[in-house]
Amino acid sequence: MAKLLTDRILEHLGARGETNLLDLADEFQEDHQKIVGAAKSLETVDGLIVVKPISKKKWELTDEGRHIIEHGSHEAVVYNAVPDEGIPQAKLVKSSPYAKVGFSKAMVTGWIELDKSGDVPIVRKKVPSIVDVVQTHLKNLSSVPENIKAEYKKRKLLQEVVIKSMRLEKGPNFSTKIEKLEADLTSDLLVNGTWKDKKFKPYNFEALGAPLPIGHLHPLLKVRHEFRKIFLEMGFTEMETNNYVENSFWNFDALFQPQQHPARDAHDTFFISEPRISTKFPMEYLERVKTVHSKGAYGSQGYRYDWKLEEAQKNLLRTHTTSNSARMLYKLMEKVEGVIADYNLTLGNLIGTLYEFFSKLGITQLQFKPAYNPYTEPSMEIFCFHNGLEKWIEIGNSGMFRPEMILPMNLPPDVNVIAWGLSLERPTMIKYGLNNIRDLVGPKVDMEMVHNNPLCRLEKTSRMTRLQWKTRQHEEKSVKTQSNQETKIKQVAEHPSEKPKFVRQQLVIFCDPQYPISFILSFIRVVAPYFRVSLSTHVHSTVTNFPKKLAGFGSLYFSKGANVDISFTVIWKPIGLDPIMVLPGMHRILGMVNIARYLNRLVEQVDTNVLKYETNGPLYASKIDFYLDKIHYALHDSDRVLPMHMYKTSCYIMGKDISIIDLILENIDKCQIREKM
Ligand SMILES: N[C@@H](Cc1ccccc1)C(=O)O
Repeated sequence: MAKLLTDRILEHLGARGETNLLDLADEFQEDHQKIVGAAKSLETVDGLIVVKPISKKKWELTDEGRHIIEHGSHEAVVYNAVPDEGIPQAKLVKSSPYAKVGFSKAMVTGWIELDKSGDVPIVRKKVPSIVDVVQTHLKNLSSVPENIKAEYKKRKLLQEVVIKSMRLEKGPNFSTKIEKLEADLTSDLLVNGTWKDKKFKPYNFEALGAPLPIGHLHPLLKVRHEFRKIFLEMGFTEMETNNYVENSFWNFDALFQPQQHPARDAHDTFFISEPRISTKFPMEYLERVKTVHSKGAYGSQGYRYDWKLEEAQKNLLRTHTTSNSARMLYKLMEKVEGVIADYNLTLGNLIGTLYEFFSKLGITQLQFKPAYNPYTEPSMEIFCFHNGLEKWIEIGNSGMFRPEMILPMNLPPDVNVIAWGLSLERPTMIKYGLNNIRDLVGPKVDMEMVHNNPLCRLEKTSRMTRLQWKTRQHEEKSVKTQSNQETKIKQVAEHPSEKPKFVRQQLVIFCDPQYPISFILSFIRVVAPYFRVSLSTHVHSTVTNFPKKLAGFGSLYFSKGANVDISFTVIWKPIGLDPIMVLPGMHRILGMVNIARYLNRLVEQVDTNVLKYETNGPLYASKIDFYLDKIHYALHDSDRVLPMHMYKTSCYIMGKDISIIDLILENIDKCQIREKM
């Protein structure tokens, strides 16, 4: 059947020169979708036809419109229901489904009149006969002028739908007969010599490989990986959060959450029966926590209740990871996930950090709403605009830890702590264009979606504007295409990002002269044709033995001109293996690998020809990430070495293009870190 259809289309095209599939569907009396399928299969034959997408508006009857075609317009039905002697109004309006509308229309048109002289209002015919124009119009839409159709649209008798279709033209190799191309050079073709006359199908190098029958990562895992990378890139280090059982002291008391707080009731928290209690606490700190709760301290009047150790001892299933933040803070780590402790931090630092994090995810529409947590003041819920749902949704909670919480830990009084907790599911929904969380977690998750969804590279720059999104959703609805998750996911993933404007970068790198960050020089060498880069170096006063060989480090790129795109200032300072890159503002990036990742993303935002990373597609980027992680671990863990093929390769590690990995490996050789491994 399909073959026959393709032949018919070709014949038609041969005779007419061009055609559109909507007309063709009418002419052939075939389903439009079938014709589209046949045209698509013809499109695959090289140069046979040219296909152009078109969209056409079409008027369609609504259910009410169809009712009129069958029974007559509402006003005509009402008119016909009025007997010559008249009928009580109350009875008339019950006589048919649309009688109320019909009654007022018939009154306005002057077909009927209302006689109120008697006890009950009586409806009588005002004209001897009528012509039901509305019904005639709806029966033959093509002859109805547009302004009247618009009128019927207002009356909800007609609706306008957009139909997407295609226009066909002859291609350069047009013919009404399709010669079947050979897909394979078989031994038969060779033996009988017919290969000489056959035409062969060209190789399709764009074809996607068959999906492997292997496990696939769920979108949440991919987004979690992305979150982790961004925080690492921003200079954070990870804390362990694998203690799912916690005691009430760290989960609540340390966070200045009073013992009567409703969240501590048995119906809000799962308490553990075995072992029921914890016994080891840092006692001095515990005493200070007790004091601030029961009597007040550090300028706070506290809650003034009888604080009980037994309540703090109760074990529970951890209700949030903020308990881990409290434990880490107590150990006075400088930076931990979700928490930054530093001198004189402000709410501005918190907002700035969150903006930076989310903008790296491609989420730039954020709002903050005042909230309440027992352990933070001020507190802010974080909202983000969901294009699909067309509303702001909460994606996290944050705040500045209260002095009553941090001062008992003996942190200096001018140290402030900003902290946040983020949802993973909601940003994932935004990224994947999902409107229902049940599509992502729970029993209704479609395994096909997990299988088919793109590797998650959250868009770094612009996202679809609200208007673009709306137009797309609208088109989707009117075209009535099936809207399963897969198409939605593809649409979001395929949406091209716009290039951002490059903002001049002033980057300061603190680096130990023992472990010189030589890869920066290779990086500059490679990007120099595309960006204006300068470098200057300084030796910090704490360096006692400055190696002579570093004296001329980067001298090739010393420049006095201020007009550069990227300026590096390297400060030699004994800080150990991991260099620290400081960005304008408070952000720091720790470690050579993370610095390299940042720089690669930076240049790629502007010029995608140099040092390909994410532009070459998700698989390529993941492979680079894989090598970056390997290098990071090899640098930090004396037991691990780089796999041999990573530095024994004769060409570039990623194949035909030079990548950031090559630049790093070149320099790992130079500074001989590898020998230390
Ligand atoms: N504990 C909060 C998150 C949070 C962390 C730190 C500060 C403020 C809020 C929650 O689970 O929602």
